[in-house]
Amino acid sequence: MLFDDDAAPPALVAEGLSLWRGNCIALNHINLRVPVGAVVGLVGRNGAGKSTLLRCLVGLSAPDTGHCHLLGAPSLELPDAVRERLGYVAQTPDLFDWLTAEQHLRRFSALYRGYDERRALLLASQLDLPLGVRASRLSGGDQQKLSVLLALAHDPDLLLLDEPVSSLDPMARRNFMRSLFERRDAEGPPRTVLISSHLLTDLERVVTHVAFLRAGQLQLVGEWDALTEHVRLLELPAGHTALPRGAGVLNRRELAGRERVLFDARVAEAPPAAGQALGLDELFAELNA
Ligand SMILES: Nc1ncnc2c1ncn2[C@@H]1O[C@H](COP(=O)(O)OP(=O)(O)OP(=O)(O)O)[C@@H](O)[C@H]1O
Repeated sequence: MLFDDDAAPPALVAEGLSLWRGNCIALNHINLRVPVGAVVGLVGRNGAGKSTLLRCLVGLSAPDTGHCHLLGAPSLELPDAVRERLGYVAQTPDLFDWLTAEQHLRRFSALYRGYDERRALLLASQLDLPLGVRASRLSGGDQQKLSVLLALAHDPDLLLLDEPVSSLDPMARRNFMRSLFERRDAEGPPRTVLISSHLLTDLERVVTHVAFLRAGQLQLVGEWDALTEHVRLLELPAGHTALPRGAGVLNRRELAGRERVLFDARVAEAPPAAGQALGLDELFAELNA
């Protein structure tokens, strides 16, 4: 599934991406194309394949089939010029236990040309990060803040974030979500973000697009505004004949003697204006029921 057919080169492309873990297929023929400036929420149940997909995209895992490109370069051979424009936060913070938060920031400043110390310190203070404490002594949430800060401080064009806010308190989450969009040069190109999270209410506030992953397959992908407008839930009495299984019917299930049909009104043969619109958490629940 592709997000757009714009002529502009996408920030991120995955084509025919599959990856096996033993007998289990972790990614099953993923096709994804993310335009510059999109903020994409990657959602799915535990084990759906979100981390595996992000690891393939940044070149940390090699797929069995298919390929991916970030900012025009193949993920498995990213040149330094592209690496400098990327930020990645792994699900488990990858820090040096013996260095303080401040020492981490200094080390990273030597690695990235676009590193902005003033911005890093400002963000550290917004996130209330204790700079003088060694990584091994930071709380889980503060370790996560430091990882996020290290990914943001060089003002990357493309950010890939694997559950970056799961341990953050609500204040820190709000500040972090805001900082996702702040760029040094307000006139420059917007940042592209792919963010996996189970915190759907936070995600819903910031995303332009959503990609639903289930058992390694992309189930539903699109602009969030269009999905909220067109993907609808219809509750019908059991035994009804409306909306036969077919094009545009995304899921159907029985609950308390009634049938719940999730459908895409752009494709399904549904009565006009039928069904109710869903928020992200409700849509997630229906798709995964
Ligand atoms: N190192 C590994 N060895 C074997 N199987 C693995 C490994 N890592 C992940 N898997 C399997 O690959 C599948 C996808 O896992 P992945 O971690 O990508 O899911 P996820 O969507 O990120 O889950 P979560 O929301 O729990 O973080 C799962 O079935 C998982 O058990």
